[in-house]
Amino acid sequence: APPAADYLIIGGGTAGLVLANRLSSNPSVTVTVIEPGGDERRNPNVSGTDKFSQAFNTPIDWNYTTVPQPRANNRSLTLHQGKAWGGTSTINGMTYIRGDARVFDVWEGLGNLGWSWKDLFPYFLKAENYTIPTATQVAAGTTYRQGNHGFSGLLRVGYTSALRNGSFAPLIMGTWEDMGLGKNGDLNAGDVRGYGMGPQTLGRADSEEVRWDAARGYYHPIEGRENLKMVRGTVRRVLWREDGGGSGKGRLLVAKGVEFVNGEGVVERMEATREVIVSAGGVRSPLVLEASGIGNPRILDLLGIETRVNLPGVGENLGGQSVHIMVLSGEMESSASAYHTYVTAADLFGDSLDKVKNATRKSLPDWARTMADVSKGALSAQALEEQFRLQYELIFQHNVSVAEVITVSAPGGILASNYYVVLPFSRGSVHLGDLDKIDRPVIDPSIFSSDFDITVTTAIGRVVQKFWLSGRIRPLVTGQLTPDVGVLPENATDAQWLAHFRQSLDMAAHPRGSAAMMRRELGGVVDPELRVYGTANVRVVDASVIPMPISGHMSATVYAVAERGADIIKRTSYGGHP
Ligand SMILES: Cc1cc2nc3c(=O)[nH]c(=O)nc-3n(C[C@H](O)[C@H](O)[C@H](O)COP(=O)(O)OP(=O)(O)OC[C@H]3O[C@@H](n4cnc5c(N)ncnc54)[C@H](O)[C@@H]3O)c2cc1C
Repeated sequence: APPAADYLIIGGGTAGLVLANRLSSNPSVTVTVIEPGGDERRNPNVSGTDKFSQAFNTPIDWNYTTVPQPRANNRSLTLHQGKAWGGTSTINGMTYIRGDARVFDVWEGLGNLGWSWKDLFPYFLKAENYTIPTATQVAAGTTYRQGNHGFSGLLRVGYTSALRNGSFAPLIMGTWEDMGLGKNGDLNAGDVRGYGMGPQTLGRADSEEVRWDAARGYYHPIEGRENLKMVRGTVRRVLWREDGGGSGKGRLLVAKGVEFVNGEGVVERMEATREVIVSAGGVRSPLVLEASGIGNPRILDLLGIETRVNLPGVGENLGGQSVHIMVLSGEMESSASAYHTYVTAADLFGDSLDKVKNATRKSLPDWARTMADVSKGALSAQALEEQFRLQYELIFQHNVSVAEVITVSAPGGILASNYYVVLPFSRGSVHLGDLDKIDRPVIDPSIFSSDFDITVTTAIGRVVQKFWLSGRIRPLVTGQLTPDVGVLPENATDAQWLAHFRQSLDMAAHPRGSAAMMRRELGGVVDPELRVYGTANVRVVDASVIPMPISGHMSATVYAVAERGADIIKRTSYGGHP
């Protein structure tokens, strides 16, 4: 008989390793994780806290490309995702910012009772092990409020020891203040507006400062547990019990295990006596479901896959977020960490706010129709409009932040701002293109498929330009490097901005929503217990269940969702958790 475990976890990434740790804490429960990547704790591109982006295009990066994006001059965009014990947490930017409380509250409005900010907050704290900033770090702009942090979790959060109170600190902070964006006393308190230095997922191990990825936090300390196994392999599909037909009304499919390709390229099987948990990330989890017969029958038919559960939301709802950058030269020392500034629509549009608000409200049905068409009918215009209305209320009634600027002063006199819309309306998709090419997802983020995203990106781009070229910091700026001033002069028109974006934008590395936790009729894939609709014992726990864009960075939420997911699974496990 094939080897078996109580819980099979597909993907040893950020969420997968939280689950592996928590579910195997009881020695009488067996857990096996199947992960294509390996142990990267000695890879300097992973452990180094100043090595962000060095792991790109190396073997630990899946390095996906999207389909050509019509609103980005038909360019195919790159999407980095981690392939290692720890998944994308081994290659990410390490920023730890949760987002606005209101945005999480909307999860409940989408049909997820018990998933408001209030419910998730204890899990943010449970995951976190916060290091209080030193006096030097405080002088450089770090601040926090005690009640918002956890101090005994497995994920170290803090600031780099390279942080100094240099010339950059008063200038960057003062320029934001002059622009009406005050200091945010704690970016993790549920209201992100203003600027603050972003904490990072880093800590000390053997007196060295290291990246605190999911493997370091949740797996290395317990890798010796006899009831926990890590197997190298790539899961192709979930296998169903013969009697689990799922045809009769109310009958649920029961998973009995998975089929995977092992490290040597040989197809193997493994049995699950309780549950199969899909944690392959925002790009790959929907693919595993599709290969297992769960998804949109029109897509499955084309792939020659028999539909077991008709669930057209699988792979849809993918967040369509773009990122933009402005780089200048200047005479400043390095800031060794980043300032994050969040702005609301009221900040961006001032006197024109009502105009933008009305135009947005009127456009919601159009965008919903366009994106329903893009999904080829998988999502209904009505379902999308309901989501969009909630998002509209967040932006225009609750004044939640809509955009973020990340300001850094890098070694060698490089000044830069990354900026993007945090609550874009664009939604795309990710699907299996070929049953034999499970490593080649068809990714279409549909960047800029709503005008709102373009309007806000232009407005935040102008804020960035004003910050560097007209602010208090200006005397230290010696030149504009990217984009060239010819491409983007100081008084650039909307058309010039748009041309620049189309030519230069990248896809944000935050795929989410592709197996959304929502009511089924809205295009949801999992219920509030993270169980895939139509199944008895298959869950999805990772970034793909996050139903709405968040006004923060993803990993804090992925850790919290996984911590909560582990508790839910223990409570509601198929066959009972001992
Ligand atoms: C370049 C970059 C920068 C980022 N910066 C930040 C940041 O600064 N702050 C922040 O909060 N967030 C950041 N993020 C986002 C954040 O890191 C991710 O959202 C989060 O780590 C996702 O966790 P996950 O568990 O959903 O997926 P992952 O961590 O990606 O885990 C999925 C795992 O599944 C494995 N897998 C895939 N397919 C299969 C299969 N078929 N079978 C078995 N296993 C499979 C993968 O190899 C991977 O290990 C960044 C992301 C990127 C790419």
